[in-house]
Amino acid sequence: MESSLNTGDKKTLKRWFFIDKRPKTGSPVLTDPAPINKSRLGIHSTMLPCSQSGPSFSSSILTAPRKKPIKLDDVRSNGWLDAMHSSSPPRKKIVKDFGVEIASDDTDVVYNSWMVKYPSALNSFEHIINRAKDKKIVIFLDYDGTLSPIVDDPDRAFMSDDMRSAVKGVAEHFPTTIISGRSRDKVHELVGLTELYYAGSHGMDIMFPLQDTSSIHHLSCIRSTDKQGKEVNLFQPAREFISMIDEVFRTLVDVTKDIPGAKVENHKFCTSVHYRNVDEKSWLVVAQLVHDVLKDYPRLRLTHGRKVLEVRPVIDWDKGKAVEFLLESLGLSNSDDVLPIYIGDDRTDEDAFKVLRERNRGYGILVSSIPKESKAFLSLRDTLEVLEFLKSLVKWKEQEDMKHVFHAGLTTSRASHVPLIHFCSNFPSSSLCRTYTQSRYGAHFTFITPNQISEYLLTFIIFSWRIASKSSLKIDNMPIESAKRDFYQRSYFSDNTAKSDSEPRNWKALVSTALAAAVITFSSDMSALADLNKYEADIRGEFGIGSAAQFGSADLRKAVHVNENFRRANFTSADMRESDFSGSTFNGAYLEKAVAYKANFTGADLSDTLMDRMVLNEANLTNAILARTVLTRSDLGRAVIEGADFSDAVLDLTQKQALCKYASGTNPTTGVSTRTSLGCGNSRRNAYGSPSSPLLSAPPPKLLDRDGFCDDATGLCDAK
Ligand SMILES: O=P(O)(O)OC[C@H]1O[C@H](O[C@H]2O[C@H](CO)[C@@H](O)[C@H](O)[C@H]2O)[C@H](O)[C@@H](O)[C@@H]1O
Repeated sequence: MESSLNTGDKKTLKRWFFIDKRPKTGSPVLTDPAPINKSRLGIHSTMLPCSQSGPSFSSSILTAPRKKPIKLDDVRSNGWLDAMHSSSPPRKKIVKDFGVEIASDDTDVVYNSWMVKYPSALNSFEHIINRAKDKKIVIFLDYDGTLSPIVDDPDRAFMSDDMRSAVKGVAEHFPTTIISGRSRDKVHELVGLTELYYAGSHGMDIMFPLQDTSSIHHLSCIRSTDKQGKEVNLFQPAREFISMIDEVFRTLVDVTKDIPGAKVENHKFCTSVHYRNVDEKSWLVVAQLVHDVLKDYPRLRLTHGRKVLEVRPVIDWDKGKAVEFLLESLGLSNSDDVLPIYIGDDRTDEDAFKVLRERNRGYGILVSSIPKESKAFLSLRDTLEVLEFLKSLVKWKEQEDMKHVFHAGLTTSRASHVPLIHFCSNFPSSSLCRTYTQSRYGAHFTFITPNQISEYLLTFIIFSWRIASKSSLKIDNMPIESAKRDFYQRSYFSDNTAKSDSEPRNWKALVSTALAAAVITFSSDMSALADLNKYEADIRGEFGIGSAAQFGSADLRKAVHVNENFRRANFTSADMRESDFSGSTFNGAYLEKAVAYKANFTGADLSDTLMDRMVLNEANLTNAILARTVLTRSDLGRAVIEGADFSDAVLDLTQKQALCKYASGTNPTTGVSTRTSLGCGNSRRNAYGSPSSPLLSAPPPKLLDRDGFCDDATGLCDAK
C-alpha cells in the first residue's frame, strides 16, 4: 500500500489494515470523466423521460469540472487531516479564521463580533419580511445540524415533534424542500412529512411533483411513482454511479471494520465515512484508508462534512445546483418575485449559500454556534433558533393572510357566508366549521374533503329550506349527524302530517333555493362583490354591527393585533397564549374559555365582554377596561392589573380577594382606581361577591364612544 505515513503512523495503520482488499479497477490518476448522456445515466427504458428534445439541463451538469490530472498524495499534505480536525470543532477550540484560542468566557464576545458580519436571522426578521412583501418565499432546509441536533449516532438524529410541526407549518405556507446529504428515502423517513419536496444525496436525488414539470420540459428527468403510488418526477444526475457507489460503500465498510467507532453509510449516489466516534488518534488512519480506496475511483471525489468524509461522483452538481434546479422546476426562477431562504449548517450547504449570494437572491442562513467563514448572509445559533425562526415565519404568514382576508375582502360572497355562519353557530365542532373558523383568519376559505363540501351544500339546503318553507325544523344544538338525519327524515320522508300537500311545495322550494344558493356560491362575480367585501372588511364585520369576526377555537398563540377592533367578535375557546392585543377594542366580544396565558391586553377595552372560564394567568391587563365584564370561574393568577378598571365586573369572591392583595393604579381612560373598581377593602360588598364595583347601583357612565353600545339620547352606554 502506497502512503507517506511516518513509522509511528504506519504501525498504527498496520494494526487496522494488512491486506489490500480494494477492487482493482480504474487508474490512480484523476482524469476528466466523459460527459454522461441519458443512456449513460442508466435511465430505464420503461421510465419515461420528461422531455426527449432540447438541450438537457443534465448535459451541462454532468460534464465534470476540468481538473488537472493529479496524483493523490499523503492525507496530511493534501489537507484532509486539517479539514477533519476543523470539521465541527467544539466551542472551546482554535477558530482558524479568528486565530485565537477562545476561552469559554470569551466565546460570546467573539461570537457577537462575528454576528456583525452574519447577523442573527431572528433579529433580522423584520428586515426579511419587509423584503418578502409581495414576493413568494421558498424554503430550503438542510437536515442534520439544522432540523435535528448533531448526535453521535447518525441513525438516532431525530427531529423534535415541535420542529416537525414547525416544518409542516412552513410547508403549508411556502414551497419547502429538504436538501440533505443523506439518501432521499432516509431523510424522508426521518422528517416524516408528505407536504414537502425532498432532495437526497446532496441534491443528486430530487423528487418533485408532476404538475410542476411544465416549466422544465427541457430538463432531463424521469417519471416515477412515490410511496403512495402518486406519479412524480425524479431528477437523478448521478444514476450512472449507483453501482460504483455501492461497490465503494462495501469496500469502505470492509476496510474500516476494525476501527472502533467508524461508520459507513450508503446514500445511493454518495457514501459517508463517519469518524465522530473514532479516537482522534486514529483519524489519520481513517483518512488514509478512504484516500487509498479512492485512488482506484478517479470518478469519485471527497468532500468534508461534520466529522464525516463524504465520497461522491465527480459531477458538477451540488446543493447549490439543486437549489437552482428546484427553483426552475417549480416555476420559481423569476428572481423579482421569489425570495429563497436556505438554512443549513454544513460545508456542503455553502454551495447553496454561494448561489444565493452570487445571484443576490434571498437569504442563506448559516446554523452555527461558533464563528466561521461562510457565504451565508445571516446566522442562527442552533436548531432551537431554527425552530423559532420557522415558527415566526408561519406566524407572520398567517397574520399576512388574515390581513388579506380582511383588507382584500372575503374570498366567498357575503350571501354564501350567511347560512354558513348560522350553521357554524349551531355546529361549531363540525369539521366544516373548524375549517371555516380557521379560514376566517387564514388565507382562503377552502374545502378539504368531499364530505365537507356536501356538509356545506347541506348547510345551504337547511338554511334555504328554513327561509323558503318557513319550516319549523329545529336543528339548534343537535349533533351534526342527528341534524342531518332529522332533516332528511322529517323533511322528506316522515313528515306524516302534511306530507302529501307540503312535499311538492317543499321540494320545489328546496330545489330552487339550493340552486340559488349554489349559483351565489359558485358563480358569483367576485369582482362585483369587491366593493361590498371591502366595505365589510373596513368595518370588520359582515353585518354592519362592528366586528363579527370568528376566532372560535382559533390558534392565536403569539398573535399580534395591536389597536384593532374586535367588537362582538367570537374568541370562544381560542388559544391566545402570549398574544398581543394591547389597545384593542373587544366590547361585547365572547372570550369564554379562551386561554390567554401571558397575553397582553394593556389598554384594551374589554368592557361588556364575556370572559368567564378564561385562563388569564400572568396576562397583562394594565390600564385595561373591564367594566361589566363577566369573569366568573376565570383564573387571573399573577395577572398584571395595574390601572385596570373592573367597575361592575362579575368576579368570583376568592378571585377578587386575591386581586385586591396587590391591586393598584388608576385607569387613565375612566379615571377609576383599580382598587375601588374591585371594591377592595369593602368587606360588606365583598361579602356578597360580585359584581365588584361600588358604582353598581349607578347607571354606567359613558366610557368610550362606542357605536352600537351607547344611547345617543342619554349618553349612556350599555349592552343592547
Ligand atoms: O446535508 P445534511 O442533511 O446535513 O447531511 C450531512 C451528513 O449528516 C449526517 O451526519 C451528520 O449528522 C450526524 C447525526 O447528528 C452526526 O453523527 C455526524 O457526525 C454528522 O456528520 C449523516 O449521517 C451523513 O451521512 C450526512 O452526510
